Amino acid sequence: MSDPIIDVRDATKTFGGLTAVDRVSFTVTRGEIFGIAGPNGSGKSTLFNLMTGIPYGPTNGEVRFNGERIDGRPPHAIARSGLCRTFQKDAEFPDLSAIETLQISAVYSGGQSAGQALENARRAIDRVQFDEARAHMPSSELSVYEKKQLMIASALVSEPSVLMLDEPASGLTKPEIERLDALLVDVNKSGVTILLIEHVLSLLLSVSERLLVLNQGAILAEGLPADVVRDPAVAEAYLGGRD
Ligand SMILES: Nc1ncnc2c1ncn2[C@@H]1O[C@H](COP(=O)(O)OP(=O)(O)OP(=O)(O)O)[C@@H](O)[C@H]1O
Repeated sequence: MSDPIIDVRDATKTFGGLTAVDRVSFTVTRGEIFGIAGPNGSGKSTLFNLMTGIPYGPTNGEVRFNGERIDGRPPHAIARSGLCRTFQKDAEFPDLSAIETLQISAVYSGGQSAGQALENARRAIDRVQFDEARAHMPSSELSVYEKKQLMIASALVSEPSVLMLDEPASGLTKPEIERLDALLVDVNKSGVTILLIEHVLSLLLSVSERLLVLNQGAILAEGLPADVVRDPAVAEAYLGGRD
């Protein structure tokens, strides 16, 4: 029997009359890369939001992490328990270097002391294979790929057991997406379970062990990526219009 690390049951999020996430249930197994796809506006980011409490929990339903309910807990408590995420838009500090940004993340999100934060910032730089020489220049001077590395490192600096990535490949070139693919596999092999929202299907299909497809807030399909992409309903709702 597999070892569940995340269990979402009937999660629902409404905004006034709009049901952005509609009774979504799924389980993520410890150690896997779990992909989440779906057309624009299908509820993917809202699902991450309600799972992490940033900036809100579910309207209804339950989110369990390591068997314990976390919906209703404050976001910092969820992050410190080991569930960390990135956002589509980086919350970057353009004047600060990567190493300084990571130290701030470690103190703020991870609740670490200054000494521990520096040590973990260096470790996170190393884990995302960031060029050490560029870790001390202002973040505004970093390339698009380096900013992605920094974004992932900012989540890893808290030493999470689950990393939730929201469209990390957006804006990357094909060779950069291949680098990101290798990086995600490497982070996963170090023992981090990954949930990956991604529109770049080549990446999603390459790294995901299982795939969930949302449409209009509800689950359209779930299973092995090869099976999911063959599902005619998925092709019609989503895959047909994309690469
Ligand atoms: N704070 C909010 N208030 C009102 N409606 C919202 C809010 N956040 C999201 N929505 C709506 O909820 C639905 C789901 O949005 P969401 O951003 O989760 O989709 P998504 O699948 O992540 O889309 P994309 O692929 O474009 O990022 C959309 O109709 C969106 O307009």
